[in-house]
Amino acid sequence: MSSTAPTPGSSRSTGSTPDDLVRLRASIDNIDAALIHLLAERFKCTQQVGQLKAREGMPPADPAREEAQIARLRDLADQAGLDPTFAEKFLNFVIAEVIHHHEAIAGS
Ligand SMILES: C=C(O[C@@H]1C=C(C(=O)O)C=C[C@H]1O)C(=O)O
Repeated sequence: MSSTAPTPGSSRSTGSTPDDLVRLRASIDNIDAALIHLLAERFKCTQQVGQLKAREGMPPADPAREEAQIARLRDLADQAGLDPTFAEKFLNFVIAEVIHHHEAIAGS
């Protein structure tokens, strides 16, 4: 049996996409845009660090600093209700890219 009556608790104004899904996806798009802008700002800082390190003859990676950052971000993630293991993986992914940049700056 087919029905055109709306499902209780859901409303649709855009084709067959529920309003709640449209609204949630708009929030996701805004958050993704903010993440990209924040990452771009972070990379601007780390590029400056790479230039400073190359000038001063310092190595691209600083494992002690990374260890402290991971501990701090795991704590922050826990407080924010985000999986600390995911936060650590994400930071390691970003730091690996930063170290590539620093190696490229040092070798240029
Ligand atoms: C940016 C630095 O260089 C590297 C990259 C880091 C980062 O992206 O946070 C942290 C430590 C270093 O391995 C730094 O030493 O502060």
